[in-house]
Amino acid sequence: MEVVIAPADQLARLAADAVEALLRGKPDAVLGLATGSSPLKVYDELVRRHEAGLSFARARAFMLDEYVGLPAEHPERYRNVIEKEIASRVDFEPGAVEGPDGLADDLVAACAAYEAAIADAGGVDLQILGIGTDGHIAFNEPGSSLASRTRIKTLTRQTREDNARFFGGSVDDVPRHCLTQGLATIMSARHLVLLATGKAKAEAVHQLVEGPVSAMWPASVMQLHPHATVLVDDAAASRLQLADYYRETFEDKPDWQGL
Ligand SMILES: N[C@@H]1[C@@H](O)[C@H](O)[C@@H](COP(=O)(O)O)O[C@@H]1O
Repeated sequence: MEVVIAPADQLARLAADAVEALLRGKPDAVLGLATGSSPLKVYDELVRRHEAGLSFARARAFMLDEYVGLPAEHPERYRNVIEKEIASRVDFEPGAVEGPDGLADDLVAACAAYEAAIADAGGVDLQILGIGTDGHIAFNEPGSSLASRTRIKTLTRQTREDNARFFGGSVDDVPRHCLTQGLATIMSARHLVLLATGKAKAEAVHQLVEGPVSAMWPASVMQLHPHATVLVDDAAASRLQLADYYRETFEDKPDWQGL
């Protein structure tokens, strides 16, 4: 696992560098897109690079998760969020960005179909991730099986409170259920790039990087991934025991190495 501690704008550029390098070498790459505020600067940077010539026309993308039951036109439906934040701003082909169907009559079948679609696409090459204050990735709340696949989950009170800001501050308006890629689904991606900023994420980042691998801190499963990159600002890094070592390592990193 590589930990990079840097200001948020630099983190976004580093993540965008990894996406750009992937697309330049493999134009039909499969990206994994995350919602939440953490990746927004990365998406803005990718849009700038698209305007400078980077094409997504042959790429595909899979979203991490979706609320169950939000109406199709609801602005917080993750499908609509991803459309607004990135998909509509670059040149993905229609239908190239897919997400779990939180409006399906048969949610169990929708989850299985989503797993099959990711597998049929050859798997995700680069997965962008945020992290919840309780250590969740996608919507894999504490207690999630480390071997889980796409399924329905019940959101914790903490996550619904964290996300109430997107629903006019009303916890009651945040759906209780979601469909989410499982931890094993996420772990199948070939490169994981997680972004976290702000003090509220410091404990979750510490547990992710330095805690024991535990379903209580679901992101800690990333310690088992052969190619995981954790991009954090000073505040999110403030609980890291080996912060000085991560800083020195990044300062001494050879230019050719990439993330
Ligand atoms: N399902 C999403 C996660 O994918 C995201 O990582 C998390 C953190 O959000 P933020 O980046 O806004 O802090 O929020 C939601 O719960």
